[in-house]
Amino acid sequence: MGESITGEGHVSEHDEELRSERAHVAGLYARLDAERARAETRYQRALGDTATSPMERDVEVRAQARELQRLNVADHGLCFGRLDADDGERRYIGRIGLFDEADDHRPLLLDWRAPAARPFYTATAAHPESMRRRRQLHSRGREITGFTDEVLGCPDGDTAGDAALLAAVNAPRGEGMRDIVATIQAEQDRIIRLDHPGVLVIEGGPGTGKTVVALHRVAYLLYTQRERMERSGVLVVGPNPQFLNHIGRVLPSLGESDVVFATTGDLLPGLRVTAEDAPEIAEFKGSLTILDVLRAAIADRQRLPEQPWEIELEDVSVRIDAATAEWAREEARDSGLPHNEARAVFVDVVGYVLTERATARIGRGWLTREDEAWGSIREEVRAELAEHRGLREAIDALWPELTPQQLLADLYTSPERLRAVGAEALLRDEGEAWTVSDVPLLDELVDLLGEVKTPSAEEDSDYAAGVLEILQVERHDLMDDEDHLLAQDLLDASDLAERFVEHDTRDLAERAAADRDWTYRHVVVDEAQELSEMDWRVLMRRCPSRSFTVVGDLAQRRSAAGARTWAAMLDRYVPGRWAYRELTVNYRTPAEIMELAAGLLAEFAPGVAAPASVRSTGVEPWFRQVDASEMSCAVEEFTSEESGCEGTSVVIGPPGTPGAVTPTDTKGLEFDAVLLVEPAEILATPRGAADLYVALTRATQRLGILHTTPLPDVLRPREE
Ligand SMILES: Nc1ncnc2c1ncn2[C@@H]1O[C@H](COP(=O)(O)OP(=O)(O)OP(=O)(O)O)[C@@H](O)[C@H]1O
Repeated sequence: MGESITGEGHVSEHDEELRSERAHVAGLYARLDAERARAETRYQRALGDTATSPMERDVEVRAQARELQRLNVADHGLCFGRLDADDGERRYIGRIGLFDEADDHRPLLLDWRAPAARPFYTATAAHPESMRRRRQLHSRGREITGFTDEVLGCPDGDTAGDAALLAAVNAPRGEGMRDIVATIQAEQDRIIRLDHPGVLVIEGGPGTGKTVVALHRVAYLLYTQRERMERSGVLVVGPNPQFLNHIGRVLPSLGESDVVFATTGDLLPGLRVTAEDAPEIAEFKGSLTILDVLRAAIADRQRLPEQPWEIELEDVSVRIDAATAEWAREEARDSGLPHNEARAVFVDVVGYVLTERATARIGRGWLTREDEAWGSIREEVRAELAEHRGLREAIDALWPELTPQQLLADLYTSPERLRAVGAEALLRDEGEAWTVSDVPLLDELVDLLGEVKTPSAEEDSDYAAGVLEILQVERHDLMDDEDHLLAQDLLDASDLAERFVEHDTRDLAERAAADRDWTYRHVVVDEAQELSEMDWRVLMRRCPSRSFTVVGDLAQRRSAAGARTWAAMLDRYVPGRWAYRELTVNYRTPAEIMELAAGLLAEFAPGVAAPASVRSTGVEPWFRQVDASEMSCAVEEFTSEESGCEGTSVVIGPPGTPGAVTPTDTKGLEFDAVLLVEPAEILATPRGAADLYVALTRATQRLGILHTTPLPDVLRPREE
């Protein structure tokens, strides 16, 4: 780096450069402020505009609000880099793009996502991409405090550029994850900008930046495909609310807000589910075999009467016998309609048979079908049946209207019903909470059951009309299952887009989150190794265009229903068409801690390479064995010591440890200091090795291990 001031009046080249950069960046801020003032004026004008139609006004207000939002995110760290090309051209790189309108829209600052900004992330000493220098600008607020240069184009050039990365990964953690636009690494940039419209799987060990890369990819896609993305938005699915909270600021800090964050337990609007099933139940509910159970459970509610069901009319009485119900049931099932909608067919057939029977009985001996009176008697019977309470009761018993919740609750609490569908293991007590594994089942049932339509009085009175037409005409060809999902959802997508343009003034995220039939333009799935086959079905329904960024690490899988291979989950939907990329450098955990975690990984997942840490801190993990009676004091000691340090800390322990959170609750999170309590106990739980691996890889600086029982072999400090 340059020299300091060496004498009266003599200023070093470095200081001269710094001064010039400060002046340049100050100019950019002035430009930003001017643009912001202009956007604010336009926004206010649009709000008060009475000359245009409300719709036009709404569009303009939204456009200006969006522009203001774009400009507001750049208040700090507006410009963080400079690229000098071989031909002398200088490009400044920043969080947003700024242009000089007076000079033919010459770029003053390049948005980090613009193609011309790319070499800032990818040029290397060996592959300089026609660049000769990369400069990282360091700032505090609006002030440039310094810079580091990296010389490109000569293989043993200066690699001081790493300083910015190391400063970023070493910095104490605060509230939530930060964006990394200033220090995106080349292997990450290649994934962020990957031109693959379908499913992309990003796999890497803990701390390799999978989450942060996926979020920057979303920001990139929103930038390059703004229009398409803005209409339908992006869904980000994460493992728990704490995690969603942790990552929730990254996209807004990049100016993006058309994003819905949800756990798999939130995917059905109206439900917020967090309870979990025992592993074997979760595995059963998560596998596709549960689809047969659901279909059988619905079929089981489509009954035949054990005894003929007597319907007393004014003049005669008629019966719904098993043969009639069976005919009606077959017709209804053959209609291919969802259960609740097929009920109309069932009603029509039963109504038709009863009408014919009653009319024949009334007319027996004095009327034939050819007589005119036959028709009018038939009409009277039909009208009487339409109002008949007893018939309604019979239909409700034989083909009841069902909601997903009702069907599933009735099933889970009835040993007979469960036995009938071969799912005795699912028995539970009445009133028990839904679990996260129930959500995809309930979602599936929304489609299998269809809407419950309370018939209006008018529909009700002529329910028997047109029986023959229905029997003859309404034959729905069943599409195969996947096509069925696709066609239906595409329809919803365009409907919803229309709705968005025309009336709804809620913002996109709000509308999307509240609408079960919303279809997203893109879906990010984090900790994707935990998702079951049934979870994937829900997500595929939410994104019929199959545009996914899937982030995970099979070695961290905890759920028994989760992915053993990516192909097993994805090939069904995008056979052979999903792309796979790996991240290999750990930006979170220092080498000293990672060594411990790598030992465990080698033991439980031989063949999986642990990611290499980007730095070492010289701080080894510490171990302390205490008596059970000393445990809480030792934990308190850690907590109070850490409260005096900058950054964040956490105590992780087996379920039930006072003052500690479980490894699962820390999935995807990170802390400056971690105290791990009773690792042997964690290891002994189901999928304990994966849990322990997660716990060991949460610290960015310090790890302490506190135990009363002997340490598991893999964690024993090696004898020197
Ligand atoms: N290029 C980078 N510059 C600065 N920080 C980075 C960079 N890449 C990753 N990081 C930081 O490394 C940490 C780990 O990233 P992230 O949480 O995305 O990893 P992960 O692979 O999702 O981990 P896990 O599997 O454990 O959840 C974060 O603090 C992130 O900001």
